[in-house]
Amino acid sequence: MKGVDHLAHERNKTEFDVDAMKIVWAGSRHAFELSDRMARLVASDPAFQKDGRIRLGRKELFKNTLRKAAHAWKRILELHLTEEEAGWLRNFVDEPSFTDLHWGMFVPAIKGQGTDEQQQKWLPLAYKMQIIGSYAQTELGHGSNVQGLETTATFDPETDEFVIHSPTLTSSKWWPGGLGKVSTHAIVYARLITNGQEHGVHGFIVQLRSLDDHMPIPGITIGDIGMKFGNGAYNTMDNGVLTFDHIRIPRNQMLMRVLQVTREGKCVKSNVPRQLIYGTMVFVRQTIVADASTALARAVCIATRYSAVRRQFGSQDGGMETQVIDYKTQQSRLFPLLASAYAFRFVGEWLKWLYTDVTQRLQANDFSILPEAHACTAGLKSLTTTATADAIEECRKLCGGHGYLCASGLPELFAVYVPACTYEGDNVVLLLQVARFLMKTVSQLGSGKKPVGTTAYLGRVQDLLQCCCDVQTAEDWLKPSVVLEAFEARSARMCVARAQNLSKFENPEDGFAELSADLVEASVAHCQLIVVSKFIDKLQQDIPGKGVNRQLQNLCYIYALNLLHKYLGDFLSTGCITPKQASLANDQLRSLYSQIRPNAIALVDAFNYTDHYLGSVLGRYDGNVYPKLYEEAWKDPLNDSVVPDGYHEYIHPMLKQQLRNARL
Ligand SMILES: CCCCCCCCCCCCCCCCCC(=O)SCCNC(=O)CCNC(=O)[C@H](O)C(C)(C)COP(=O)(O)OP(=O)(O)OC[C@H]1O[C@@H](n2cnc3c(N)ncnc32)[C@H](O)[C@@H]1OP(=O)(O)O
Ligand SMILES: Cc1cc2nc3c(=O)[nH]c(=O)nc-3n(C[C@H](O)[C@H](O)[C@H](O)COP(=O)(O)OP(=O)(O)OC[C@H]3O[C@@H](n4cnc5c(N)ncnc54)[C@H](O)[C@@H]3O)c2cc1C
Repeated sequence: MKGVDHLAHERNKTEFDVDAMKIVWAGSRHAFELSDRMARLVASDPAFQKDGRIRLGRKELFKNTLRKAAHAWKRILELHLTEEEAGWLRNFVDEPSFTDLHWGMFVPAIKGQGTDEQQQKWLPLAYKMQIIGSYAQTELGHGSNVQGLETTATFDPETDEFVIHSPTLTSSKWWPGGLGKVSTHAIVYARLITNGQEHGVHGFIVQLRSLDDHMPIPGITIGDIGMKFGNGAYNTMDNGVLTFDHIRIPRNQMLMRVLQVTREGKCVKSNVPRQLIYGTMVFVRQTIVADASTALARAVCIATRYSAVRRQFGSQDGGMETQVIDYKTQQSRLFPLLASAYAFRFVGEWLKWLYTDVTQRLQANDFSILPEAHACTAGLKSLTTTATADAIEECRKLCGGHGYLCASGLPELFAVYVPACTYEGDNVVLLLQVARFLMKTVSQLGSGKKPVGTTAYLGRVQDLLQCCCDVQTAEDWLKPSVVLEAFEARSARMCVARAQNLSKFENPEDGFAELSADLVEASVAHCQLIVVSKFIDKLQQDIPGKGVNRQLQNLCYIYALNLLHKYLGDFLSTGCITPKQASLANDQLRSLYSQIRPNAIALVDAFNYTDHYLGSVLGRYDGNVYPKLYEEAWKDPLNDSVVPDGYHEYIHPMLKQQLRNARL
């Protein structure tokens, strides 16, 4: 780093090997080296600079995004980057664009739901970007309720084609990213109708625009749905509206891995479960969990560095004021977020492993683990995105007034991030899916079916209903078994109580609807247990590097004990712990904050974010905040002239008028 390091005194306090922690954060030395190389490549390329993005009008902003995406593709080809490297490069360009949907959903949908033949035909085109795809599922009238989609795909046996049609206004496709202005093709989800019979919702590859002049195919109406929340932010994306007027596509453009439609229009089921049609969502939800830790780490990095730079109060003798990071209130708000970033990183790593395992099993026709994979991806997507969106806003507040400036990077980060709570499944709707899975698991306990995976603890439900926490000192809260048992007991007791309440209803669906708010709470408890247990698992691994494991332990207990404090009502009302034990947990939490404090800057340095990627004056690596903030203010177009435009029309006459009135 060039120049003076205003945070050097902080970095000198570090008690662990930061380089080793960088590898733990990245997941492996390979991942670290690769992401580091791509981050620097992007940061050093002027074509990828982000300054002033928030001040651009929509058209300029969008064109700028197209330029960056084209430049990124050029660099990917010139440097012969692998798929993995290209993914990192796009990530560090840090601008939502049609390529996210092309690589993140269109390609995976074909891979997951297409037959071998379909993959052979479409994937090479997509890989070379000779076609650009989006994922058109949501409609104006329905997003969460996928079975309620209205677009139809009716088989015409005479021509061997499907007729794709939007029968109502509410059936207009609405929201798909990349659709509005760019995509040439889309996976369109529609109700399959053959021989006058409905066969549920399926995916179809539909060409939307000419590959010669980009005009919509006749019968297709297509455009952008308009500005979204925040400046810059997600407005780089062309979320689109699309309607079909009897568009014809060949039969072999229905994705047929789950269900085949024959030449005669007969439906033939494969041995793959129907739920695989939802497979792309499972894949993306899993990537969203990993992305949550990245976004959260960005906000925390900014807030932590700035909290060490910022000083307020505390100087009685004319000396330095107190760094705001030294206030216990600041620590109690900031350090749990730092701990959450690490916690989500590790649960994201585990979820990726689970997803890979499920994919391999599916290939071997083992579908047994699919419900667990669905519940974990849905629940963890919901838990981590809700926590991250809230945390970004908390980081803004932690930075005081300056956090509200766009130069802090936090407003744009919040605006870009917050739709993650909605897309890929509304977070409450997803927790209800987890609740169904949990209630089913509890209801099967009596039948001798042993729960496995993340619900294995429910197999010990009798013990967990009776166990008493044996914490007697604050240090007892640093035992993994004690923390795990408290979280397991809380979750098990909440699940059983909800199941008992459900059983009082004659119609289980009525009961589920009536108790849904309580059920969601049980899902949250279960998902928090998963995160805590995966963090504890991580600590059992042999992690190299001086002091690294110690820091991770501190973060793990901060994550768990802060949750215990925040959800104390659950822990106390289910009788898992006593008020005295809760108070000891709090004592331990305060002590952990003190232990983390000297390492806080190094723990965010371990994220290895470049200043380009952070895009924040407050979060600069060198901590040189004030001169840069001052410099930044003068870049605002309002400061182009000393006297503003509009002075002569509006301010001057008003002042003159007041002057005249005063004279009267
Ligand atoms: C290398 C380069 C890579 C680059 C990568 C770059 C990464 C990019 C990342 C992408 C960027 C993100 C950009 C944003 C994109 C947003 C895209 C979208 O929003 S798109 C739009 C996203 N839209 C949404 O997310 C919509 C949300 N809605 C839904 O998902 C569903 O409609 C529903 C689940 C809520 C209900 O469905 P319904 O059919 O009414 O279901 P029932 O309740 O009746 O359950 C029936 C049975 O099915 C079961 N099951 C259910 N789901 C699944 C599953 N996935 N699986 C398995 N099973 C599942 C369920 O458990 C039950 O089982 P059982 O009890 O019978 O045993
Ligand atoms: C930025 C962004 C990008 C997107 N990109 C795409 C894309 O590329 N492709 C695509 O197909 N879609 C996309 N979407 C759409 C997205 O997937 C949907 O918005 C999402 O699935 C939520 O559905 P909805 O809008 O119908 O919400 P709704 O279901 O209408 O939710 C409204 C409210 O109702 C509640 N609710 C709904 N159902 C229930 C229930 N059963 N029980 C209790 N409460 C309920 C919800 O919790 C919420 O509070 C995108 C959305 C956004 C915001």
